Amino acid sequence: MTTTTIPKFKKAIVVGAGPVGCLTALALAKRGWLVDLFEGRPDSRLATSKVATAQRSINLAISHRGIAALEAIEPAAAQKFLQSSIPMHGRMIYKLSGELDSQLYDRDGQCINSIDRDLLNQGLLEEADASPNVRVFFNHKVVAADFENKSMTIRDATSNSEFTTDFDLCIGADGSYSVIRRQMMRVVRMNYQQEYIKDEYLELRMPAGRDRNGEPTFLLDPNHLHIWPRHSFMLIALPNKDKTFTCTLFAPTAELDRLRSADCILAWFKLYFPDALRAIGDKSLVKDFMTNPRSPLICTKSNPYHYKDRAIILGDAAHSMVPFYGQGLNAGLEDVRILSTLLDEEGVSSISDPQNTHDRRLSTVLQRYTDTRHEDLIAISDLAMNNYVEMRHSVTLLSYLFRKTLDNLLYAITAPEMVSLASLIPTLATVPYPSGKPKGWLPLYTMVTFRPDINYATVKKKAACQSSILTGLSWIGVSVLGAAGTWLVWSTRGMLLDYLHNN
Ligand SMILES: Cc1cc2nc3c(=O)[nH]c(=O)nc-3n(C[C@H](O)[C@H](O)[C@H](O)COP(=O)(O)OP(=O)(O)OC[C@H]3O[C@@H](n4cnc5c(N)ncnc54)[C@H](O)[C@@H]3O)c2cc1C
Ligand SMILES: NC(=O)C1=CN([C@@H]2O[C@H](COP(=O)(O)OP(=O)(O)OC[C@H]3O[C@@H](n4cnc5c(N)ncnc54)[C@H](OP(=O)(O)O)[C@@H]3O)[C@@H](O)[C@H]2O)C=CC1
Ligand SMILES: Nc1ccccc1C(=O)C[C@H](N)C(=O)O
Repeated sequence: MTTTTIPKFKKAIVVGAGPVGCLTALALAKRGWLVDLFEGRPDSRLATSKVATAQRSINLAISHRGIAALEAIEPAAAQKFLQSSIPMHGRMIYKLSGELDSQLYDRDGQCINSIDRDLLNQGLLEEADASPNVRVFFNHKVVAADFENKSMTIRDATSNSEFTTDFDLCIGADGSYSVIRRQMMRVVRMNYQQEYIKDEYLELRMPAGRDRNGEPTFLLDPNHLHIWPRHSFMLIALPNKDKTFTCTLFAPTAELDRLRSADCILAWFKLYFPDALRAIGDKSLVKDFMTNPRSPLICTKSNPYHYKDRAIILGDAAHSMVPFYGQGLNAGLEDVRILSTLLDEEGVSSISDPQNTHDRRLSTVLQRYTDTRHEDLIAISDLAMNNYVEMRHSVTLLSYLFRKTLDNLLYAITAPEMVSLASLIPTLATVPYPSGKPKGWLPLYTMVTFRPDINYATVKKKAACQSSILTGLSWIGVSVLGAAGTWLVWSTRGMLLDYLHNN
């Protein structure tokens, strides 16, 4: 008599149905895992739960790293999201004088894309929900995890009860205040660092205007990310598909604390953002300012990200960064792409095997992930912090514009050919870290935003080296200009003296 053994599929629990959790659930389900996805909040697709999420961080800039990750895991979804996004080709800078300055992101016209956060999250949720291997549970908050026994305690808010469930692999994608990270810290010697910056953010809605036919129209150019840099604070605006803009004010708590009354708020906006105020409207501004939440900005760093062969944190749970590079989610989605390709490289199976090779391989994958990903995540976190200074202050300086011109000139002279996202996608779907050193001169923004084949750590190192060269060249430029000026004055001094003498 022959006995057939029914294969036992491995079970993963993904905590948090944000974009990173949903993409992780999809990636594992495609590899044959049985996935339970637990989300503490209600289903955001239901009209009744809209109110809770509608006020914060309404849209996001998604760029090549995020798109490459979506393409690697769910290509159809990536295309769908891109069609629902608005391309932003550059920054539009609003000077206090009222002058506008358009600064393109890329010489080859590559752009970042403004996308509705809900649309992205719900689209990914939809895909995960449709997979026969994924079960999604809303109103289910994970409260504790026992990693030694591979079990988890969950509170079901609907029935107001708690239960315990087992897992083979736990993925914490539960955002900045991750419970899974906190639970892991009890068993892992995790180095953890958390910093609140002194600035907060507040969102304001800029309505659509009306064209001659009474149809809704954008009040600002829809294909720019708009910035009102005011040195110690700034206002930005990203376009939405309904022709409105979501404006975000980033400012130190002390500055915002002073703005208590409607008159104060209006006077402050008239002083610093008169053109934005005209577009938002006095009434709407005061209402949003007084009722929308003011939220803190947090930066967290963790190391390692995993525990043995059974737990890992991804996305904001592992690395919350300030939003100033528009890379937080891009990096989170990239985490999923890298983990998925490592699973494939090590040949991790979703079926239990008696020799336990699965556990050993999974443990290798998680260790490789921590070892290779940490330096990258620290690099982008630091770059994000620096980009705040660039956005709120440097973009208005002549020295910045001079360096930027030089940067672009060197890029044009060394002329590395544009590497398109389409050409990278097949490699990025299978290789965690495409090898090879980036050739030629590449501006920092191009590398961070448009080159997912260059890891963030390499980007940071190459940019630091290029920055020193730019500083050197700038000094040479200033010295040459100074010398030329002196020579000119010296050689024309006779004429000058005659002129002064006769007039
Ligand atoms: C103002 C602002 C602007 C930003 N703009 C950009 C941008 O332009 N581009 C970009 O790339 N990034 C941007 N980011 C960053 C981006 O929002 C985050 O990086 C991204 O949302 C992280 O996704 P996530 O899935 O890891 O976490 P989250 O989106 O936080 O999802 C975590 C989920 O886990 C759930 N959860 C939490 N705890 C539990 C629990 N115990 N049990 C069950 N469920 C739980 C939460 O309810 C939530 O749904 C911005 C951030 C801010 C604040
Ligand atoms: N890097 C940064 O500076 C910031 C990043 N973000 C990220 O943006 C994304 C979406 O933003 P949004 O939906 O507004 O996120 P929220 O901050 O509103 O909530 C995300 C999750 O964190 C929990 N949470 C929020 N504040 C705390 C706290 N003080 N202590 C414990 N748990 C808390 C929430 O729990 P509950 O549902 O019970 O309220 C929820 O589960 C998230 O990834 C967040 O991580 C958000 C703000 C700043
Ligand atoms: N999405 C954001 C949210 C908040 C602050 C900045 C962004 C950006 O995307 C900035 C853009 N990368 C820039 O450098 O101009």
